[in-house]
Amino acid sequence: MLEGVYAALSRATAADWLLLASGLLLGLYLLGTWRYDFFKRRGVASTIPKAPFLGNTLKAFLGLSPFPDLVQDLYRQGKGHGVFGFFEFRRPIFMIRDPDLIKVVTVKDFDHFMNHRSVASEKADPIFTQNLFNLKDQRWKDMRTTLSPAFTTSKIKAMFPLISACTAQTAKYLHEEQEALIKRGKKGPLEVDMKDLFTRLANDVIATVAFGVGCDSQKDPKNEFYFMGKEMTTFTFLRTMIFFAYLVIPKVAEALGLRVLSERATNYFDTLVHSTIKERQQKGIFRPDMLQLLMQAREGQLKAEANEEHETEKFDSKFKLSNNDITAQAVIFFFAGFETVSTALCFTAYALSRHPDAQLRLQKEVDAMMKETGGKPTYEAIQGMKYLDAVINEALRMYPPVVAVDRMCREDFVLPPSDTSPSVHIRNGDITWVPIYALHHDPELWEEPDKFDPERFSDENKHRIKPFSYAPFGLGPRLCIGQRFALLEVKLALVNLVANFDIRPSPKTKHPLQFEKGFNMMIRGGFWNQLIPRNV
Ligand code: HEM
Repeated sequence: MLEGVYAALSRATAADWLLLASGLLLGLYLLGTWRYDFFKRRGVASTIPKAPFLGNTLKAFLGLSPFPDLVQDLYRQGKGHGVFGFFEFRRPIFMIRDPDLIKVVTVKDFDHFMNHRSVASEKADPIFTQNLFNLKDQRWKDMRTTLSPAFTTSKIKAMFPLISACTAQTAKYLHEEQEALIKRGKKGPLEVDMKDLFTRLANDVIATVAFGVGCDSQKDPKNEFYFMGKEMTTFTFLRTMIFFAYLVIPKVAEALGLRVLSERATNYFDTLVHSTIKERQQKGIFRPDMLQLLMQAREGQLKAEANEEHETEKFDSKFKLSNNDITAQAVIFFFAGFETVSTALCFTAYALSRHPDAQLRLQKEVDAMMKETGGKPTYEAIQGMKYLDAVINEALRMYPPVVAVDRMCREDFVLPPSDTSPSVHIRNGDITWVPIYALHHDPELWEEPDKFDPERFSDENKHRIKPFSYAPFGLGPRLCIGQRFALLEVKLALVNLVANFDIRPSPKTKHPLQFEKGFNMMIRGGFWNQLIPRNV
């Protein structure tokens, strides 16, 4: 048979080769475009990618366009449609634009849209796939129910001194840097790379709270924990490509056993958690941190206090954690809470530096609170600061660290008709998106969306915000479990900063800001500010 093929090939003329090549090209073209009529068949408005295979998001993957800009562009193309389709390579994505429909997907019919899609292999990356973010179905429900009591008000309040110690450490470091500058005879304000500063702070907070490890990364930036954390969370080119492979060709990526997490860093955190647990058990050490709460959860002893909110208590869990589960959760707390918190802080500092009126008003509120508490902020005092809350909410609106979240459909579903779209059939395995960044900048939902105006979140105005149009921490039962913890950390860090320094714009940071190309919520030129000590 093969001989026949060889003989035919040897007799082929140039015209035959041309025909074959054209046939192959046509085949490839059809393969790369046949799904592009997907939304037309489902009766959903959509954008059609310009080239086969590549879809609409390639530019962000190749680092040629900032992800928030890309999401906003797709959202704008869908103007007037409650649901709008686009393609991630050949994969169709339903962008849910109408806040009423977002409510259906994330809350009302949550059971149909409970999971995120998979971005790693269970075999190659057990630590990454066994964490709360990546778990699915009943396993996720059990884990969420088990972990929720660790994030109630009373537990977070107990962690307040640990977080507070880290934020005070940062303020002390900045003062020392300022003094060193004066000693060196240098005039002018302290120029600070805020991303670097807040990354170290967020690292130290998670280290102490989730892993029970104390470190001072401001003074000792080469400490092992910081180094390994960076290795774990930095998206190198290779890791982006692996991630990319799981999105585009998940079965192939899984069969190849591609790892998303660095093996060295995973082993480091695994050993750290196991040895800390052993030491605490042997020596009877108790520390008010998440690791301790996870250990309690392992014994089935972690409960919410009476009268405490426990958003997933309707799920019934008889599930106990293993040591490996504990490592997986501690690692996701690091992953989910390290970059997001430092990004939120960078943008808030940037916004305050550009709005001296808002900064002054915040400083007045901070000064009054400091006076009342004798310079030692308490949990209650921080939570009572309304303007601080409004400033952070507004910064999270303008610059949400998470640009979009996905929900995968797990059972065929008909999205009901709304003012902006007919009913839509969504099938098992289809992916929907909530375009957080674009919603936060939609002029039909927010007056002057590009203006920094904390007053939107004041007691008088916040009732005007359309439900499900503001979602920096996601929505529904799957929303960020660390929300309260993150807000407390951001608040404490900001209070320490503006109590001690005036934040001024730096010539190194471009204004108006432009997002960095790619997936990270970064800005071109980096986050630089000048810090000037206050004389209060
Ligand atoms: C400003 C800081 C933060 C922001 C903006 C943020 C945002 C988010 C968002 C948008 C999600 C997805 C929610 C959804 O799908 O609806 C999420 C999930 C999650 N976040 Fe956060 N987060 C922050 C800080 C933290 C911190 C400090 C922790 C841990 C201590 C944390 C732990 C998690 C976990 C474990 C999940 C997965 C929850 C689940 O699937 O059940 N996050 N976060």
